[in-house]
Amino acid sequence: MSGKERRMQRIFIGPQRRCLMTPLDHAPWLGPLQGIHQPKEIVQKVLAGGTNALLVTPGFLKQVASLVSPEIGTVLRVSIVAGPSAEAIQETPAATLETALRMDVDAVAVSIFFGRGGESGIMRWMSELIESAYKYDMPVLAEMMPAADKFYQADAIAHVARLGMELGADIIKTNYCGDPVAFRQVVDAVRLPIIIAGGENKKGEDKVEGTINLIKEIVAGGASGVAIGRKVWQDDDPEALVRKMKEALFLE
Ligand SMILES: O=C[C@H](O)COP(=O)(O)O
Repeated sequence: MSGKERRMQRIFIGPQRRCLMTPLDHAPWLGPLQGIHQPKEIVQKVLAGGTNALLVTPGFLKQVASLVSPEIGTVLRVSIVAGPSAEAIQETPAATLETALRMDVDAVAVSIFFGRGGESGIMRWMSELIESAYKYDMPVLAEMMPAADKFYQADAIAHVARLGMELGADIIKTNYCGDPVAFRQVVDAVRLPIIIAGGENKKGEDKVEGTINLIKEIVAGGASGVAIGRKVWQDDDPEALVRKMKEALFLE
């Protein structure tokens, strides 16, 4: 089994090869909000709930490494959006592949936000990273986000996700279009494991029911997992919510 296969097996688990990922990488963008302000606390809670993979920055991982056992899939965000900077329309490289190897992570992640400008620069960084990662069997997760006015349109999601595949990524993280049948066009066009991004934690919605329904739908639509951050870490009981999400993701 290759190094890449071993790493992918930590991210996608069980006979269904699915992934319950908790992204805890929001602070560079949003600040140290309640829920992620204490890295160790939230990591303990989501791991206790049964999350099998974390998406974290290098500095965050340093803080929590002692809590993360070797079977947990660790995805390192190697570029970040700096919220306080008006120039930060795309991510800026923040860590090298050497750092990822030294930290013994299972994949590296880069995002591209289409429609904001600066796409060619970040695409160049992603391509260079894919080239280097290939030498070490390190999977690359490409977070491919459609332009804001097409954020949940199946054809726009299929286009950006396919672009990630064409660049050579191993895993795609993108949006769900809200309809499992329409989402099949994304899955059919990409043929890589697709992880669905969460989104804002809106006040007033029934988060537990909404999140569980989302998980059932994305499984029906052919996606391989979810990366739900704010809805989890802004919840009163992240551990319980993660436990319910895991049951739904691995139901069939
Ligand atoms: O990497 C960033 C996260 O995907 C954002 O997660 P969220 O939208 O569920 O908070």
